[in-house]
Amino acid sequence: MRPMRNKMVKCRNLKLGVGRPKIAVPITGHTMADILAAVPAIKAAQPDLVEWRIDFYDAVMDPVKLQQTGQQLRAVLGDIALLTTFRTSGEGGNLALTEAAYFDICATALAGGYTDALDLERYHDETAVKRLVAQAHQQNVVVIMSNHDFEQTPAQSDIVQRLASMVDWGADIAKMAVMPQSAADVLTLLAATNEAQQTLTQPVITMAMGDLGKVSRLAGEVFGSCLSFATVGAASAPGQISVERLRPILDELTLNN
Ligand SMILES: O=C1C[C@@](O)(C(=O)O)C[C@@H](O)[C@@H]1O
Repeated sequence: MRPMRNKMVKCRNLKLGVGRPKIAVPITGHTMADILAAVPAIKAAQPDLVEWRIDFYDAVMDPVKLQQTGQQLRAVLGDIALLTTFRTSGEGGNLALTEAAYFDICATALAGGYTDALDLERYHDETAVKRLVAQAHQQNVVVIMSNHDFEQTPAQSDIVQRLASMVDWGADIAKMAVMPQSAADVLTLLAATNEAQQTLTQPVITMAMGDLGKVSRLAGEVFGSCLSFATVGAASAPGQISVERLRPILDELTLNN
C-alpha cells in the first residue's frame, strides 16, 4: 500500500509533498558572476528547484547587492523555483554571523521579492523566527524551517519532536539533516521521517549526510522526504550525488500503486 502523504505545499509551479520527491540543486558561487555562470548547466539538468546558498556569496552583507543578485538569478532561472538559504556556521554553513545579522539578511532576501522559498533555521530566537515566518507568508514565500546536526544522529523521538516544533512555529515544510555514525543511525533517520510524514500536518525533508547516509537521499518516496538535494558541479553538503545519477534512481523507486 502506498504510504500516506501530508498536505501539499505549492512553491511557484512545484507541488511539494505529493508525488515523487523533487530534486534541488544548490548554487554555492562566491561572486555574482560565478552564481549566474552556474545557471546554464543547472538548467540543462532540469532540477525542480534551485537553492541559492547565500552564505557562500561574498557580498551577502550588502543588502543592495544581495537583492540585485537575487533578482538577476530569478530572471535567468526562468520558471524554476528558487529557495534562498543562509546556513549559519553552527549548522554547517560557510560564514559566522551575529544573530541580528542572520535575521537582517533573511529579511533583506525576503524584501528583495525574488525568492519563492526561504530556509529559516529553527534554533534561533523564537520571536525573531516567527516574525520572519509572518513576513514570508505575507509575501507568499514558502518557509522551509531547518535544523542540521553535523556531529551525530539524535534519537527518533528527538528528530520527530524537532520537526514537529518547526510546524508549531509556522513552517510550511520541516527539514532535518543529521550525520550518521552507523547504519543504525540511518535507520533512525528513516524511521523518524516515516513517523513525521504520517503524524505532522506539513511535508518534511530529511537526509542523513555522508556516504553512510546516501541511501536516505534516494528513498524519499518510500519514507516520506519530499525533496532531495543533488549536485550539478559543487556539493553543498557531504553525501550529495549528481542530479544525473539521482533522477533515474528516484524514477526506479517510484511507487505506482
Ligand atoms: O538543508 C540543506 C540540506 C543539505 O545540508 C544536504 O545535506 O543536502 C544541503 C544544504 O544546501 C541544504 O540547505
